[in-house]
Order: sequence, then C-alpha cells, then structure tokens
Amino acid sequence: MRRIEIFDTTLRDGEQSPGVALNAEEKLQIAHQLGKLGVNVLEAGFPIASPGDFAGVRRIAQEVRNVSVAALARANAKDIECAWEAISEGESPRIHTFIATSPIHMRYKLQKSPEEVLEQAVQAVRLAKSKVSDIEFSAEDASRSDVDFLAKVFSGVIQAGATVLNIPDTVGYATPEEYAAFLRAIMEHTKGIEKVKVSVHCHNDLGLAVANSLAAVGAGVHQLECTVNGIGERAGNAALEELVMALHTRKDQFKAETSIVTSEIARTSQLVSRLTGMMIQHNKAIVGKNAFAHESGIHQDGMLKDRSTYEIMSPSIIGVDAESIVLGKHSGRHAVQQRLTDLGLELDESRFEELFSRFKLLADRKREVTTADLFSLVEEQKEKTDQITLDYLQVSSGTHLVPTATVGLQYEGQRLADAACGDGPVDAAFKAIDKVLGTQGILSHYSLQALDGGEDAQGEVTVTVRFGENLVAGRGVSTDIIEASVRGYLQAVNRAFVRGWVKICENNAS
Ligand SMILES: CC(=O)SCCNC(=O)CCNC(=O)[C@H](O)C(C)(C)COP(=O)(O)OP(=O)(O)OC[C@H]1O[C@@H](n2cnc3c(N)ncnc32)[C@H](O)[C@@H]1OP(=O)(O)O
Ligand SMILES: CC(C)C(=O)C(=O)O
Ligand SMILES: [Mg+2]
Repeated sequence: MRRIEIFDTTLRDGEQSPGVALNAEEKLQIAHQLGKLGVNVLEAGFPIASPGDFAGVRRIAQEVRNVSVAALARANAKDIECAWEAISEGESPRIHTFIATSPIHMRYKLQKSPEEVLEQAVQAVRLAKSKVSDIEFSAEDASRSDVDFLAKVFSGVIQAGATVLNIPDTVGYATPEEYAAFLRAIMEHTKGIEKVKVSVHCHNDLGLAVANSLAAVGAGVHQLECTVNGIGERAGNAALEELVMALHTRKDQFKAETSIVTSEIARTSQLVSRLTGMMIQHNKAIVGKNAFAHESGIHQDGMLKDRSTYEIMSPSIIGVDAESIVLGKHSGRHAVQQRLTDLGLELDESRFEELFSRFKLLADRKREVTTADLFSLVEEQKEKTDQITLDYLQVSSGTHLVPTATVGLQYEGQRLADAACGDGPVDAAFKAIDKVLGTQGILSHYSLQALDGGEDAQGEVTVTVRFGENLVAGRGVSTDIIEASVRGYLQAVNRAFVRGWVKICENNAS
C-alpha cells in the first residue's frame, strides 16, 4: 500500500469561497479539528491577504501541533517574508509559493514572458529556502501549460530547493485520463523529480475534481490537495471526505491509503459547514444528510436482511450513527414493523395493519415520518375507543374575514355537522363542535408545539377544557395545526363524555 499525503486547504482555498470569511478564532477551531482528523499538511491561509489572515495563520502555527502548517505566498519577496513571519513558530512550517505558467495567465494576467516567469519562480523558491527547508512550489493553471515549459520551470525550482511540486488544475478544465497522461509526461521530463513529492490540486468546475485527483493517484502522485465539504474558489476543490473514502473503500483499485482518522470526518464536516455558513447539499457524497439514508421499501427490506445490499460503507466509519432507514411514503411494512420493534412497540397483526394505513396517509402529507410521529400514531390507536370522531373540517380565515369553521362529526353511526364564527379559526372550530354536540366547553389551557424538528414537523396541541365543574385534557397531532387543535378538543370531549360529565344532544344529524 502506498501512503498518500493529505494537504488540506480548507482554511486557504476553502476560505476563498464567495461569502466566506473566517476570523482567527474560527480558523483556529477548524485547524484543531483538522489536526484530530489527521491531515498531513494544513494550509492555514494567505498571510499577505489581510492582517486578520496573518493573525489566524500565526496562531495556528503557534498552537496546532503534530501537523505541518503551510502559508501561501505569491512569487515575490514581500509575500514570502510575510508568510514566513506568520508560520516561523510552527513545529513543521512549509512556505507554499506559486506563479502561473499557462500562456493565458502569463500573457494576460502577469503580463510577463515565460523567461521572466521562470526566473521569478526560481528566485522565489531560493528566497523561501533561505528561511525554511520545506518549500512547496505550485505552477498555477498547470493543466493548461505547455509540458516542456512546465518541466523546465519545475526542474529549475527543484534545483533552487523546492521539496514539493504541485501541478494544479486551477480552472477545473482537465479530464481524468488526459490529466493522468499530462502528469506522467511532466514527471518524465522534469530533472530531479525523484527527489521531491508530487502533488495535485483540482478544482470542480466540471464536477471532476475528485475523479481527476484519483486519476493522479493512478499516475503516481504523493500528495492530494483538498478541502472539507469541497468548498473553495468557484465550484470548489476536491472534497477531502470523498477522496479519503474512495481510497479507503476501493483499496483494491487504488492500492493506496491515507492517515486520515475517518471517524472524525462527519464532525469536521459539520464544524466547517457551521463556521463557514456553507450548507451541505442533502445528497452530497459521504457527508450529506441523505448519504446513508434509505427511503424506498425495497431498499429498506434489503438493508434489513443484509446491509451490504445497499450500503458500500458503514456510516459509523465516518463517525455517524444516525438512523439510516428513513420512513416515508415509499416505505413498506418490513421497515415500519422493524422500527416499531426497535422502539419496543409490539402490535398484533390487525393493529399493525390499521396503523400502517394511517402511516401511509401521514407519509403522503409529510416528507419523513419520525419516531415521534410513530409514537403519536400508536397513541392515537389507543384512543380508538373514542365515540365521537372527526369526519371533516373546513375553515376560512384571513386578515379581512370573520373566522368561520364548519365541523362534521360521527357519533353512533350518524353524521352531525354545524358551523360557527369565532375570534380565530381555532376558536371558531371549537365553537362549531360545541354547537354540533350541544356541549359547552370552556378552554382553560391551550398549547401548540412542533412534534420534532424540521419545517414539515407535525403540530402537537394540548388543551384543558372545563365542562361544568370538571377539567379534562386532550391532545391532537396533525400536519395542520387547526386540525390538531380540533382533535385535541374532541379528545377532551370524548373523555368527558365517557365519564358522564357531558351529554350529547344530536340536533344536527344529517
Ligand atoms: C489560484 C489561487 O487561488 S491564487 C490565490 C488567490 N487568493 C487570493 O487572491 C486571496 C487573497 N488576495 C488578496 O488579498 C489580494 O489579491 C493580494 C493582497 C494578494 C494582492 O492585492 P493587490 O496588491 O491589491 O493586487 P491585486 O490582487 O489587485 O492583483 C494581483 C497582483 O499580483 C500579481 N500576481 C498574481 N499572481 C502572482 C504570483 N503568483 N506571483 C507574483 N505576482 C502575482 C498580479 O499580476 C497583480 O500584479 P499587478 O498589481 O502588478 O498587476
Ligand atoms: C495557489 C494554487 C495552488 C491554487 O489554489 C490553484 O492553482 O488553484
Ligand atoms: Mg485553488
């Protein structure tokens, strides 16, 4: 097995994501976590960019141990002096200097001839080498550079003291086979290449950053540059977690390993997302919310029989022990039954069938049926002894409308209905129930809360209603909070009815 080094640039290229600006404290927090994750090199920032970045890089170099801390510098004396000042107290500092080598960049951006660029690269590496031994040189836009010219630049900087040569696909233009061939050609033509480490740094403009980096492993490179969650300039960089897990899961193909502590991946990903404010898309490989979630009945059935049917890695390997089976409208009986058993809720066949049909109705109304929802479905079943049940509910309310509700109930096989106005739609619905049944409940307590998190959470209403001298409580749950309120009120009425505290007058039978 070959050992591939992981050079993390979350705090430098990752921070170049539009809209992201980390302060020194936040950078330090991420750097400590990257240390725990086991990255080999941590690029802490670009010290010349701002006093804040300088301070962040300096604190990281001072405080984060057991990892090499790198700082970026353009190929000029001012940047290199500044980078060195920031990392000089590090345990194992690396100056990372760069200059573009493609015809487009040299001509339009740098406005320099290839000879001038070659000279500037060599001078920069020489100056950096006078400060510290570990020097990385990057040829920006390498993948659009001329092979012979690039090999000449690399041969020159190796002679000047570079220890790592980085061959970036700066604009994410390369394709895997072409990139691997390009890297092989560079390695073949660069004098002294056997003395240094070769690195790649791939951008994701065509969604190929990870594929190109893995192709580079095949071509024999030693170091992969990447960022947590794939953040970075434009479409971002190769995602650390995807590279590491691809190498780990397909060792048979790549025959290479990293020093990454995979069980720290999820924690690192969440920290980076929280501090940068860059949300992780749900279907993002490895760290997305859905990466280990199985929603379809056939998949869930397969998973329950043997996880290897649909899972190529265990979520625990990246430090996640989330429930991997998501119950929703595509779930089947096996998965629902299994979750109930896991929750200690054993139902006989007929109760299960009845619950399963209500589960499907609920799943049609919300994306995910959670554990709290399942408990609530089971509880509702216990209340099936209710004599008065909700048939339908219709409410109209708004800023310029008098809130009105029409409620239809079932009682002893009869359908009863009436309408009422109220202070609000809930009040109107409660009054309509009283009108239908001839009861006179006085609401003494009402509370509404989400059953669990998420924008599609069900509303849970608890009420306490006074009927004469007696107080009785009720609870209702629904994705519609007015319906939840009505169900809560009706439960209270049913309880009062069973105890003989109210009498029903069936004036409104239809
Ligand atoms: C591919 C990459 O990700 S490279 C890293 C990109 N990251 C950043 O740029 C983030 C931080 N950058 C900054 O804060 C600023 O751009 C600074 C502080 C670096 C420079 O700011 P300024 O001095 O105002 O220059 P500005 O950014 O406008 O222009 C860049 C200058 O650097 C030159 N330059 C660009 N790359 C290099 C290089 N590798 N080596 C030497 N000079 C370079 C450009 O030709 C231009 O020079 P000019 O002013 O003579 O035309
Ligand atoms: C500075 C270099 C390595 C870079 O970020 C790039 O080329 O994309
Ligand atoms: Mg980059």
